[in-house]
Amino acid sequence: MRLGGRLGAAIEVLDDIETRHRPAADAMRDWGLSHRFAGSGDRAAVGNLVYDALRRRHAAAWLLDDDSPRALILGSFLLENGLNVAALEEALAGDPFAPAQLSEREREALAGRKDSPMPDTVRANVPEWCLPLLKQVFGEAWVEECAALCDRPPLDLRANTLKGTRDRVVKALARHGAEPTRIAPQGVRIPPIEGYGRHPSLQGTEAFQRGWFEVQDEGSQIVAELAGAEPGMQVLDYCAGAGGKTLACSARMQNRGQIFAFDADPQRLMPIHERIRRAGCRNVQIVFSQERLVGMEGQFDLVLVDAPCTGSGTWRRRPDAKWRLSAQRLETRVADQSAILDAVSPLVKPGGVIAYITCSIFEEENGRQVEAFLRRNPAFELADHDALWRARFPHASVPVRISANGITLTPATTDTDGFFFAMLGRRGH
Ligand SMILES: C[S@@+](CC[C@H](N)C(=O)[O-])C[C@H]1O[C@@H](n2cnc3c(N)ncnc32)[C@H](O)[C@@H]1O
Repeated sequence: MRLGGRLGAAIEVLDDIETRHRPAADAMRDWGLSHRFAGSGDRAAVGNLVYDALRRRHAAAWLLDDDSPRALILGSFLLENGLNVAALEEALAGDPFAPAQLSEREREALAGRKDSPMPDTVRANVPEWCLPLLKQVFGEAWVEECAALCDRPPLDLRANTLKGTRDRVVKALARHGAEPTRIAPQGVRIPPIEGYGRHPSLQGTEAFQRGWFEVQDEGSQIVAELAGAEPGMQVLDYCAGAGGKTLACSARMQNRGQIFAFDADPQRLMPIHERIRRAGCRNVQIVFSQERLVGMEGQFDLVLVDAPCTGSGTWRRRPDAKWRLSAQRLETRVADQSAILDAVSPLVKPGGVIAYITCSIFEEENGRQVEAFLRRNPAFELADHDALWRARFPHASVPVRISANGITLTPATTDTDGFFFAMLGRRGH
C-alpha cells in the first residue's frame, strides 16, 4: 500500500472506533483480518496513523476545523510531518485508494491556522471534563504535562536479575537501539517509534524465551522498586493481574521469602503461570480465592495494592481510553480503591507497609485517596517519600513530583508512564 491508501485505511479504522465505540486494538485487529493482503508494514503504518490521531485529537481537529475521522487522520499526519501540506497533497494524488484531495474548505481552514498559535486547551488534548482535575494536580505545568501524555511511548523492558544482567539484555538488543533507562536500575529502553514503523516483536527472541527480560514500563518498574520487597519478606500482591509487579518483587527478593499473588478476577491471573516459569521465580504462590487470605491478618511485611484505576497515566499507550473515560467511571474507581485499601489494611503486620500504586495522574485516585484512608485508619502513617526516593534512586537526577502524600511520575518529568506511589506504614512493631 502507498501512503494514500494507508491514510484511507486509517480513516476507515478511526470511523469504526468512533461510530461503534470500539477499543482501538479491536478495530485494528478486525481491519487486519479483513485486509489480509496488507503486509506488516501496512498494519504498522495504519496503526501509527490511528493512534497518533487519537493522541492529538483536539489539535488535529483544530487544524482542519473539523472533527470527522478524515480530519483527525489528515490533521494528525500534518502535525507529525511539520505541517507539510505539499507532502499530504502528494500522498492524496494519484492513488486510487487514497481519500479525496483536500477540499477548498479544508485548504482555507489550514491557511487560517498557519500563523495562529494553538490554544492551550487544544495543545493539551484532553477531554474537557478533565481540565479542572489536571490543572489542580499540575498547576502551571498542566499544558506541558498533558502534551507529553500525547507523545509516542518507548518500549521498556526490565532485565530479570534471576536470569542475568541488564548489560546482557542491552547487548542482546543493541540493534534495536536498546539503552539502559535513567532511573530504574534494571530498565532497558527501546526508543519510541519514528515515522510509520513499529517496535520489534521481542517475544519470539531467544533472550525473551530464556527469561532474560520482561516488557514493563519504566514507571511500573520504579514503583515496584519503591515498594521495596526484600529477601525473606512475606509479601502480598493484592491486585496482581498478569503479574508485572509480582515478577519485579520476586527478582528483588532473589527468590527468598514468599509472595502471594491475588486478584479478584482469576482470569486476569492466567498469564502469570507462564511468566513465573519463564522468569525462574520460585517464591510465588498464586491465590485464586479471597478465602485463602482468611486467617492471614497481621502477617505481611508488604502489601502491594496496584489498584484498579482510570489508567490516565497510560494515555500515551492507550489514547482511545482517554476519550472513553467519564467522571462517573472515575468515581467508581475511587470507590473501588478505597474499598480495597480497607480490605487489605488488617493483613499488614505492625511495622509493615502498604505500597499503594495507581497508573493514574488524578489527585482523587492518588493523594486524596491516601488522605481519606489515613483519616479512616489512624493505625497507619505516611512514609517520608522524599527520603524514600533518595534512598532508592540516589543517582537519579531527574525532576520528580514528590509530596507528603506520595510520588507522582509523568512523561514530562520522569519520562515514564504516569504513576502514583504512596507508602503507608502500620504503626507498632
Ligand atoms: C492495575 S491492574 C494490576 C496490574 C498488575 N499488578 C501488573 O503489574 O501487571 C489492577 C488489577 O486489580 C484487579 N482488581 C480489581 N478489583 C479488585 C479487588 N476488589 N480486589 C482485588 N483485585 C482487584 C483487577 O482485576 C486488575 O487485574
